[in-house]
Amino acid sequence: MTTQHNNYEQHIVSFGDSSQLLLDSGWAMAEFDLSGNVISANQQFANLMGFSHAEEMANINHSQFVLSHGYGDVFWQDVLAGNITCGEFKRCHHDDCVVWLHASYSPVLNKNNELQSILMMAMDITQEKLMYVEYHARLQALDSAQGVIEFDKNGFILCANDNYLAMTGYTERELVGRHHAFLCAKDEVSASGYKRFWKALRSGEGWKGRFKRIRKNGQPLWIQANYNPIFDSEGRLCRIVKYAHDITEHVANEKKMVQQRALLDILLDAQNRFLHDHDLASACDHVFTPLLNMTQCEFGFIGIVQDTEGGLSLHIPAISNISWNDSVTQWFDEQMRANNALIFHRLDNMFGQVITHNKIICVNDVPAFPGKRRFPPGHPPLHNFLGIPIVFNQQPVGMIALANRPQGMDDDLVAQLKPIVTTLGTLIRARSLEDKRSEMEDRLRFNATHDGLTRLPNRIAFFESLHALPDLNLPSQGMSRHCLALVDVDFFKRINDKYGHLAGDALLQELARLLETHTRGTDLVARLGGEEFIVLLRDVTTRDACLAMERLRAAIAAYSFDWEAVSVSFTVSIGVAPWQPEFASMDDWVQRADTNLYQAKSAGRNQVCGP
Ligand SMILES: Nc1nc2c(ncn2[C@@H]2O[C@H](COP(=O)(O)OP(=O)(O)OP(=O)(O)O)[C@@H](O)[C@H]2O)c(=O)[nH]1
Repeated sequence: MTTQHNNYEQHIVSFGDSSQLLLDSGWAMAEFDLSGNVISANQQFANLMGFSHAEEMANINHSQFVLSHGYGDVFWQDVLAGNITCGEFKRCHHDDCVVWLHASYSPVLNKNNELQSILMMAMDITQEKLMYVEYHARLQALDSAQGVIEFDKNGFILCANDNYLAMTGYTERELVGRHHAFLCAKDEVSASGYKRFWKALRSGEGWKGRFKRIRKNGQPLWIQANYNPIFDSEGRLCRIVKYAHDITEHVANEKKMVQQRALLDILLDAQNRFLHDHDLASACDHVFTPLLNMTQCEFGFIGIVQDTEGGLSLHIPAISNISWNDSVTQWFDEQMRANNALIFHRLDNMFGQVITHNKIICVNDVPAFPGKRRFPPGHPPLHNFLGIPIVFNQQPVGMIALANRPQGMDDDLVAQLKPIVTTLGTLIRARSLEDKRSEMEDRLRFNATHDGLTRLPNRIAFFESLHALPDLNLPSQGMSRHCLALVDVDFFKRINDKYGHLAGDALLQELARLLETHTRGTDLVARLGGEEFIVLLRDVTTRDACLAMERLRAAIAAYSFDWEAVSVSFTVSIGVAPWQPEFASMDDWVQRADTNLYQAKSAGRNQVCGP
């Protein structure tokens, strides 16, 4: 550093005393003659321009340091005209690279006030300049890729770039002077968060995030934005620059994905429930609440078409809360008690058309819809309605009804609900097939275990029940309280012969009903074959069993039925046998009852014989 000072001191004489002050300033300095040749330079300037020693710079013309010679001439003319020229200059380094100088060129006058030389004082600003250029390039890149809008510190719009205008659909004239709130949804502006947001910005805090704005056409605009406070040279907030990126499509896709995932969960849950308990109503009920939430509808139901003799009706296993007054609540409770569902018998209204016409009904102005019937008193007003038929093999098997969606009903919603409609169609169809299959299975099982004529359990079913008695192998703990009674029609052959086989059949049916009527619900009555019936009397003493059978016998003897205008009466003989621990099998038990029956027959019939 001393060397620099010394070098400079050699030439300072010609600058005059005032130049002395600049010695320690750290500035690069050079003095040029009026032709632009270096008279002298300090070491800082030599370093700056890529020379090892300041002396090497002597007589180098200023134009050598200038990249554009044309510009250099004009510039030098200006300097020679005696003007102090200040500014940022792009200069050429000894190695041909660029050096940026913040410099001033000042005329040095002699004692006669004539221009003697030019003194240049310069500072290296190459780093700052390159950073600025890069920063500027970045800003420009940002500006061309993003929407940029500037606000004053109170939130009033100062300007907006083309991207921002394209995003919002406004012209710059429509925006400038408006407050930021102009671009926001009303509910956001009135929320306390909005005030906090501006308070933070005004206090110089930056703010970034995802924001919902409203386009000129009223459609939502989602932006990812950075609000950057800009300060003046004295550190005061002067404006806020916002960089925004339109992410509306991304948000919509995100929303769709979330909805689809939610929908998938609903469907899987409904399917699982249905597969688990085959309960269609419960599956519909589980679909319904999330469906209502997902669509943001106020009311709705899922209905299943029932084709009965009275015509088509809608069974509603799932419906939104309809307790809008006491009488409706009472009606609803009564319906649920009676049918376990609401049933709409009349399908001549707006809902019904979905089924009767097998078409989607989408109404965004319900009061003006011609097909609507008057709603029951107290029914909340419906603004919009969407009814989608649930179809299987092109036939309506049910419907989804939704009403009062704040944003209205549209095709997008219909498309969104398609998977749910298809799944419910499959479930309803599966339920109906399952109903038919299990009905058939029940019928087959019944036929295999019941007597076709009397519809009483048959021999096989009866013996299965006997073997299933829980305490069979523990006779001392209660089996003695079970009794068997064999009931056989007396002279049945004669009845057949006298009135015909069909009359005999009718008698057997009458007897079956009498046996059921005169035994307890816990007893088991079966037809063993021919005119022979058997009763298992559970938890009864032998005496009580005999008394019960005696009452039965007497009731039968007193009974008659009409067959082709003739009154037919008949009697039975009954053999009663309690369980005995010595019985090796159920057959032994039945055999003992048979023996007692034989005794009743032998003793004259129409009587009960016990042990
Ligand atoms: N109508 C009708 N007759 C049946 C049925 N099964 C068996 N029979 C008849 O029942 C009669 C039984 O006759 P029997 O075994 O001689 O007994 P019964 O005439 O009742 O005489 P007892 O038992 O000794 O009092 C036969 O004529 C069978 O054909 C049936 O399902 N329907």
